[in-house]
Amino acid sequence: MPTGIVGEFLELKEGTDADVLAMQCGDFYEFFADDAELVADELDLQVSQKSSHGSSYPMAGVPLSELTPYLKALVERGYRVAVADQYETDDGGHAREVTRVVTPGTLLEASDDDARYLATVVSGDGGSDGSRRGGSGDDGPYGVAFADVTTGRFLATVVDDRSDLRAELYRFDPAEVLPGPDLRNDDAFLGSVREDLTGSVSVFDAEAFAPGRAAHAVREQFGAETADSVGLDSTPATRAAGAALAYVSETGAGVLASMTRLTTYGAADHVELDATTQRNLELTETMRGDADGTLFDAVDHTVTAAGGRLLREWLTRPKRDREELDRRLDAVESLAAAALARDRLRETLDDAYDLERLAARTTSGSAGARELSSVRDTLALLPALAEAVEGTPLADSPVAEVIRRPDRDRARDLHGELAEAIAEDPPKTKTEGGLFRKGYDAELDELIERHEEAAEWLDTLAEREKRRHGLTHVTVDRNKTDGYYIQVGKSVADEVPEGYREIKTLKNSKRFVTEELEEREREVLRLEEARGDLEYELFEELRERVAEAATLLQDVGRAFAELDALASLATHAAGNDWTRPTLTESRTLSIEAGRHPVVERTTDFVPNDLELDDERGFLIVTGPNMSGKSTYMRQAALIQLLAQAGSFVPARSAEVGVVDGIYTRVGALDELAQGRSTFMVEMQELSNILHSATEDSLVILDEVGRGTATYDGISIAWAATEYLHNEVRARTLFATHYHELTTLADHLPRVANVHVAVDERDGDVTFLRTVRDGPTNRSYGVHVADLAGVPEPVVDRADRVLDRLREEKAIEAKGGSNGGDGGSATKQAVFDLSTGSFAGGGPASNGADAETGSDRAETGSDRVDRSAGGTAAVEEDRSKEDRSREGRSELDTETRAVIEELADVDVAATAPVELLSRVQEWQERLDGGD
Ligand SMILES: Nc1ncnc2c1ncn2[C@@H]1O[C@H](COP(=O)(O)OP(=O)(O)OP(=O)(O)O)[C@@H](O)[C@H]1O
Repeated sequence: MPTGIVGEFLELKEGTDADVLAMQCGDFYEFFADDAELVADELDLQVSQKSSHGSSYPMAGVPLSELTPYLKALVERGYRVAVADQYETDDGGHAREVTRVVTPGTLLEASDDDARYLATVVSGDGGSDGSRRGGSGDDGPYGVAFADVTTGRFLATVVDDRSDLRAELYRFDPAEVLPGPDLRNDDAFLGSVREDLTGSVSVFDAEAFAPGRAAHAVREQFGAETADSVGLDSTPATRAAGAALAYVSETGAGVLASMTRLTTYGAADHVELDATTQRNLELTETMRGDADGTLFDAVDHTVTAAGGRLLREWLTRPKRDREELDRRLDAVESLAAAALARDRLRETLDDAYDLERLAARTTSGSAGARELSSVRDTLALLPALAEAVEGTPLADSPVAEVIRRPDRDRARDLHGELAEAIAEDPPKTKTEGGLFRKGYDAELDELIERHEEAAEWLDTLAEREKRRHGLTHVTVDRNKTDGYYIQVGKSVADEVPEGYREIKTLKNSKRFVTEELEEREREVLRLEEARGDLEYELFEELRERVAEAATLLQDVGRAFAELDALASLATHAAGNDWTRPTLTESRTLSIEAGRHPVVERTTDFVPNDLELDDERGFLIVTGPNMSGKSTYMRQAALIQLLAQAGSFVPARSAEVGVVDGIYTRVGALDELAQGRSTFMVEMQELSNILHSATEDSLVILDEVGRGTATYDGISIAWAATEYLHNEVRARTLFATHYHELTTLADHLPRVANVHVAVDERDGDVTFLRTVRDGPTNRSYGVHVADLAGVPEPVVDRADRVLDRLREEKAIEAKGGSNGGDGGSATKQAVFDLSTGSFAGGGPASNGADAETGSDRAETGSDRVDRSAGGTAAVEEDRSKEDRSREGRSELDTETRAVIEELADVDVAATAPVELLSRVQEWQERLDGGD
């Protein structure tokens, strides 16, 4: 083990679990050994070598004053960085100790405006048996806490199961996640964190998650009454909250004090939006991971960082509380109608600094005079905002209430105090002097006056000496080694008066001091020090007082953020012809001339109506590829979501019944990389919707079942439709290319068909983008293939195949080996629309075969030709074909048993997931009997 400074470094490093250590050595923070190489790689720092007892170690360093940007860069790259500061020991030597560990979730100096959360997660039942590991992931409950040290936001909740946990984490997108002891070895949990989030995972003392210790931490921080009054009575939420507080405290950045308020919330407060739906609807991130082209990007006109954060929160956490939503809508309506007042309000807000973040900086002690002057200038805007609203139509709107909400008397007092204290444009550092205004503190003023007098005496000394003694070439200056001195040119150095004492001879001059000069120098230094000390002391006192008002700052900051978010929504509504939705408790979503909020910005958009209610709760949306089905359905979901964020919506009019959740399943994302097949993901998402949606939910299904063989796909889509219609009764939009499904409207009372129309003339297809009642029977998939540049022979051939299929109006299974189109081995499997099941047979389908469904048992290896627009040509290989024929004449007992079970299944009454597993079981049994 090396000794000396490197030894000390390595020893300190060993005592911390941080990834990197920065150790103060005089005026530098140094990194040694592996850490030096790491920071050199990451931050482009120069590496030199440090010898220590015969060995040489890499070394890199940054000046003390420049540590912060390097720290930030390291932490934002996911490293946990320990900082060891140097202090003087009693015997005059130096020692060092780790004073803080900066981690992604506790970094105060964030470089962007986004919220930066630390998340803690615990499993509700303690989960100590380990049986859950890698399991299905539907257990629960879970306690979750989110802490943003940069703004002091602190939230805790309990979620029911894995899916809700995932949704919640996705929504907050934490920079750092601390799994409780019961989750840190849970592969499924860690896998989903890696998949969904960019933040890093840290391991923290298991003890901190223990119920007793966590509850104590919560009570210490917020007081026993607060913890009770906000309803933090659940153990998992308390455990998560307590552990978050302990972690923030242990990392030692002094930010714990900014956690002034605890917010708890329950599942009933917000619209359920699972992680998939948040992703599918591209609220804050497109499917490709961009910020451009998202809903937030489209509607964001905020002028402050805090306003942007709040608007993002509103969009990702839509509410169910109609009173709150109507309040927001009232505010947006009045702001949208009062253009002038709105502009004034926004211009005023434009000058606001980020008070929530400033509050955290004051409580952590890192705020300087600049920050306090920002607090002062921002507090001054509160009366300015009140004035901007006075006498305008906004005066009677909720906008005025938002301005009145913070304690304005206290804000005025604090502003007054800061205005009296802090210099108009104070310097950046606390040690430069000039922090305070004249008149703030008599003692300081006197010190400053005396200091300036003494300095003036020194400044004018050279002139006086020249005059008094007739000397030329005289200057007075100071430096570190000589202090103040009188410098006289060599030519006149012999003429200096008595009392000049020579201290140094230079090439062309000599330096002297006098007794008086030394006396004055001592005075100036004494005054300088006294002035610096007093300024620092006064500043700390003032900062403390501002820190005590952190809650007030957060209140004012929150009010400004809300005004900004509301004004942003109003600006967008007014500029884009959006309308106020009427929120109701009914099961209605009625939209007249609705548009897609993002697509309408770049396209000449064709508006469409939508009608969903108690009698017509399930729409099957058909139409050609590319016609606009997805856009139509997403636009419905986004209008619903915008309304429940308190926003106007892109429509001529809209009646929006409040929903408890929005669920979507749209085009499969490629998750093969995560080891799950596309179809498996599709089915998991479907399963989640069928389990979670209620009759108060909105469900959007885009082409469910297309990830598998057509027969399976239609069966699943069919069964899912029935289940959603009969059991769940959610408002549903279901786009499909399986035209067979459109007949469901004849069987199920609340199902209706709509289609996106096209105009077809002389073989040319024009997309009209208009949604009309009734089904369509064509997909124009071949036309789209043509548009996409598929070679002509393929398109022509596809057209001919399609024509033939249309003539036969059937799903056709072709014999494999002869490859012919309609050769002797061709049979047909016909989807029986009245029963929703398949019948198999030859060209002249025979009833007995239809009953047995024996063809079905063979479709495991189907290849599906999707170009045939909704019908499919299925090829099976010859050997299976033969076996099948033999099987039909002579069935073994197992096959017979399977067929009987199959015949007994009530498709309408069986959950699709169960259906799937039963089909699988039958297939296995049939395979076994082969
Ligand atoms: N109402 C509309 N007005 C103008 N353009 C529209 C409208 N609806 C959709 N579009 C445009 O049409 C294109 C295709 O839309 P969309 O993806 O919704 O079609 P689709 O029917 O779901 O296609 P597919 O079945 O192939 O998935 C999009 O680029 C979209 O911008």
